[in-house]
Amino acid sequence: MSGYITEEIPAEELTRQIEQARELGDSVRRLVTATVVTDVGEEELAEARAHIDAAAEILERSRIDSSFGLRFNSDGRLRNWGNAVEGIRNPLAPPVEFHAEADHVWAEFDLGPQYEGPPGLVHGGVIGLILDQVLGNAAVNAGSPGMTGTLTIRYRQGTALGPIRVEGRLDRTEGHKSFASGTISTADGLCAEAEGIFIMPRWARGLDASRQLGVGDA
Ligand SMILES: CCCCCCCCCCCCCC(=O)SCCNC(=O)CCNC(=O)[C@H](O)C(C)(C)COP(=O)(O)OP(=O)(O)OC[C@H]1O[C@@H](n2cnc3c(N)ncnc32)[C@H](O)[C@@H]1OP(=O)(O)O
Repeated sequence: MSGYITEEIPAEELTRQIEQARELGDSVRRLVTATVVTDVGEEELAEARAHIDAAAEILERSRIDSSFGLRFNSDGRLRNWGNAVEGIRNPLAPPVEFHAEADHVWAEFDLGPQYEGPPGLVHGGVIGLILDQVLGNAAVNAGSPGMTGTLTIRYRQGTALGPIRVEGRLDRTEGHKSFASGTISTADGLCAEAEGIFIMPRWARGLDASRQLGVGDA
């Protein structure tokens, strides 16, 4: 399966690259937020656009031919910088860092105005996006990774833009299927809950999840 890439980068160099990737992602995230809420006049809009286009041209001077994929290094560090939820260089991804505990994973982060659906509330699709990842990460954390087969979400109340907490856990496994569940909550309480079935596809069975798929304990 393409997109799973082994790259040997010396540890110190990789640390530096991770820092730079995070900084670039953070700068563009700031730009995305500013683009949604800016109230400047026509002249400043034109000035900002010129700078943005100039920055894009610099970045496009050298680029990879595909999406980023999942890259892993011999020191065990994985890079999924293009991931739509936790890719540090993907400005569409909220600034999220997942924490893995023995029996669950969690994260706390802010959802800005670019994630709006109903006024002042997080878009339902964004909630699905985040829950998919947190449940999938819970399955990975428990050593049973898989692709999302089914995801069921119950939206309990609107999720206000701003700080949220997400949690996910693996409930059980059955053969190639991992059953996970999780929640999104805010200061207002539980906002959405989900159950998901994550399945190890046929093509991946028999591969070492950490070495060949780049997930798990690597
Ligand atoms: C590569 C793995 C890990 C990589 C990801 C880690 C990233 C970390 C987190 C990422 C988070 C984000 C993650 C993403 O965004 S993943 C991206 C979104 N998901 C997809 O694109 C998945 C597309 N579908 C597929 O690839 C395959 O159809 C899957 C993988 C689902 C099945 O595969 P395959 O067709 O080869 O398997 P099988 O036919 O041998 O069936 C096996 C068993 O599963 C049962 N079944 C089948 N389909 C479904 C279904 N839809 N619901 C419930 N059950 C289903 C089936 O009855 C059988 O049961 P049983 O008869 O054994 O009882």
